[in-house]
Amino acid sequence: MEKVILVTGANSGIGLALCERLLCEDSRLQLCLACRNMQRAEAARSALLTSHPDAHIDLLHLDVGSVRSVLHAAHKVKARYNRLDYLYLNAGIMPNPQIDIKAFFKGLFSSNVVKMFATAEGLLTQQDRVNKDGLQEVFATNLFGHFVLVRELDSILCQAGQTSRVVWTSSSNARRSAFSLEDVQHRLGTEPYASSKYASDLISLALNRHNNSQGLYSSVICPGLVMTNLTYGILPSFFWTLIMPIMYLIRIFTNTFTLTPYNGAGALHSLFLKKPESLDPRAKYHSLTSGMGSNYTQPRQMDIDDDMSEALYVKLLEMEKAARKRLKEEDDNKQAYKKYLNQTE
Ligand SMILES: NC(=O)C1=CN([C@@H]2O[C@H](COP(=O)(O)OP(=O)(O)OC[C@H]3O[C@@H](n4cnc5c(N)ncnc54)[C@H](OP(=O)(O)O)[C@@H]3O)[C@@H](O)[C@H]2O)C=CC1
Ligand SMILES: CC(C)=CCC[C@@H](C)[C@H]1CC[C@H]2C3=C(CC[C@]12C)[C@@]1(C)CCC(=O)C[C@@H]1CC3
Repeated sequence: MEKVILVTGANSGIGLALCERLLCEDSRLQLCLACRNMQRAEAARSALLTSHPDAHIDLLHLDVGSVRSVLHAAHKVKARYNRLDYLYLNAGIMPNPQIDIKAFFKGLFSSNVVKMFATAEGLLTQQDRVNKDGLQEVFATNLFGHFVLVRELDSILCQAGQTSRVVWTSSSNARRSAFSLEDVQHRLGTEPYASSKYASDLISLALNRHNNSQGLYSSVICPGLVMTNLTYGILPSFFWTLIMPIMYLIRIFTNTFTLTPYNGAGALHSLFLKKPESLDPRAKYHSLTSGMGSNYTQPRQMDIDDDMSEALYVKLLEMEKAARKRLKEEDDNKQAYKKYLNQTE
């Protein structure tokens, strides 16, 4: 049977470019585009079918920021497929981003300028909000929903005699100092994005510790700075167009300016081709692009440790348990109310 690959956030940007690259690699793959907006998902499927008319592309409704939707989607996946070879955890948000202009100009004339362009450290803040599950939206979308998805799909990910892969789209913006075990959702800070991406780095390490023996391998990638809906939300598109020549110039000094979704998906694609046993669980695989435009992948060690990753893993398990309990209570109450209505009719 052909490999089954599920990609979250597959309807645009890096996720869609990954699907295109995977189909160029092997058009017989069974691709499942897991998206929250089915209209955009349909459009993505049509675009992929234009270049790969015989491709097997399914759609799956998944709002990764909602635990109920994650459980429902996982149920459907298990009913549809009896194996899952690759699970790309790519959906992500950065709501209400704000650039610190003063810090930008200060950084421009400091020795840290290359690092600033590569990681956006000290430049970027976001305004988060609480979602329907009572969780911080950035944490819920970028990390927790994906964590629950992996856990819920473990019966088809961890099968005897075969290996499966989970790949997180992290970021160079992930930073230890933006994350706290006392505030894993980043309720109190202004860098929920950096915190959620650092948390995904930690969780990938924990998943390897807990699941390698069952044949499940987790990896983390960084796509570099890519022009997508996410980056167009940071600055208006006319501004990006205006500074595009400068961006190509900066690329000579920092190979992290991958710019196109195709180049950004390079590391995701290269992990598809690598043997799981050859992967370094402590490395982040970076999509890079040289000044001349050539696209390559390079592993770089992450600033993570086992104790912290285990502590976060345990916290997420507790949060998952609480979320499941709350949903069960909601369902029970709905059932009881229905029964009451039937009795009073
Ligand atoms: N662009 C960049 O420079 C970088 C991006 N990244 C990461 O790459 C990943 C892909 O982002 P990118 O391609 O840039 O941006 P896009 O905004 O183009 O893609 C994000 C995708 O995630 C989906 N998504 C968002 N929220 C949810 C949700 N609740 N449920 C399901 N899907 C959801 C979006 O769907 P919809 O269309 O419905 O919004 C979209 O398909 C993200 O994780 C991002 O953090 C990391 C480093 C740099
Ligand atoms: C002249 C010029 C290029 C100005 C742009 C300044 C900033 C808007 C960018 C500099 C570094 C960028 C960056 C990101 C967003 C845009 C910048 C802050 C990300 C945070 C986008 C999402 C990520 O996951 C990582 C990126 C790191 C670099």
